[in-house]
Amino acid sequence: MAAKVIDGKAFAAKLREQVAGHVARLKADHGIVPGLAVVLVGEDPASQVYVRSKGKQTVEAGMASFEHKLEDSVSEAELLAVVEKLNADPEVHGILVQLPLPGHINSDLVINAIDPAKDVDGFHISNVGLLGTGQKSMVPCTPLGCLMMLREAHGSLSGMNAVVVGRSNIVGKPMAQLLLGDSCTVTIAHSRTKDLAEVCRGADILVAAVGRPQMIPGDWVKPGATVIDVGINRIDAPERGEGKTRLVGDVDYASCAEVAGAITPVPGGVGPMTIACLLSNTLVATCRANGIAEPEGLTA
Ligand SMILES: NC(=O)C1=CN([C@@H]2O[C@H](COP(=O)(O)OP(=O)(O)OC[C@H]3O[C@@H](n4cnc5c(N)ncnc54)[C@H](OP(=O)(O)O)[C@@H]3O)[C@@H](O)[C@H]2O)C=CC1
Ligand SMILES: Nc1nc(=O)c2c([nH]1)NC[C@@H]1CN(c3ccc(C(=O)N[C@@H](CCC(=O)O)C(=O)O)cc3)C=[N+]21
Repeated sequence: MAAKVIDGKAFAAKLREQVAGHVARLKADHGIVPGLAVVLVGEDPASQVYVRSKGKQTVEAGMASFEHKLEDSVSEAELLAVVEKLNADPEVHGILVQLPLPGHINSDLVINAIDPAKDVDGFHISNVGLLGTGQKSMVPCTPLGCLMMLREAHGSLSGMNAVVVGRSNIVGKPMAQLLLGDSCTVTIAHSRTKDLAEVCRGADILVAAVGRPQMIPGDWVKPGATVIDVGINRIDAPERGEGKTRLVGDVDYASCAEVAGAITPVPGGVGPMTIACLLSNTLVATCRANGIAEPEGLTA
């Protein structure tokens, strides 16, 4: 049986449209324009692509987009000064510092310098703590996008066995928190997990956030399970011509799609939802900063 393909691109377009509607109302009723600032350090071409498409979609949603490109050699103090300036800027409601940062910069220090109310990535320790204790917080965009797709596919997730492969602070851990919040029985697997194949086979919901191209084969997937592929890996694609590349996820799509009940593709799955959730978080941050009731259904 072939899996149902979860269309993240279409879901994200719907979510962005919803956000744009709320943004228009904020402008009309309160004269407020949500603003998102993105800080990019260095010249990594893949990162520049994300920053560009984020900027474009921000403007399309009716928000203000601010971009700060800094040299690879920027000092930690200079970067912290940029963050401080954005914290104090009333036109900026959301701040995203693109990760990873160059090795000479302490990422934790920079992330924790962001005003938690403007931390639309949800990476600040106080947002992490709020999420972990089930309190209102800013929720990391990638896991939030995954949760939205899972809820759409299943309605209630209560009692399902969820396996998250990967334990990073930006994807794996917050994903596990959100699934636990929806009453899944959650297992977090990582590079030291024993018999990963068998652990994965127990999953009704399998989330792959590993960073290894096509690592998870179809015979690790329980028949009928829902597979969420967070991985974004660029691999050589000589079949498309010399020097060509293509994007693949952390699961082997062809074999997993034969066994799974539903699966997200790469591209067109989790990635577009991440950006849509970033816009949604910026809207939510703007509402909270101005004491305006936030729209329902946009947070976890
Ligand atoms: N779609 C989107 O919007 C986004 C996509 N991504 C993509 O998601 C993927 C994961 O990103 P991120 O969480 O930042 O990555 P990290 O490199 O920070 O974390 C990877 C995790 O995978 C685990 N891992 C590595 N190798 C294995 C293995 N052989 N078996 C089991 N576990 C393993 C690591 O374990 P250990 O801790 O033991 O080292 C680690 O916990 C990447 O492909 C990234 O590009 C990331 C962010 C957003
Ligand atoms: N502070 C911070 N927050 C992040 O959320 C963050 C980050 N740093 N660093 C990098 C990762 C990666 N990430 C992606 C977002 C969207 C797509 C996306 O939209 N991908 C498209 C394809 C894009 C293409 O074709 O290149 C898709 O999957 O369909 C991918 C990757 C956010 N990240």
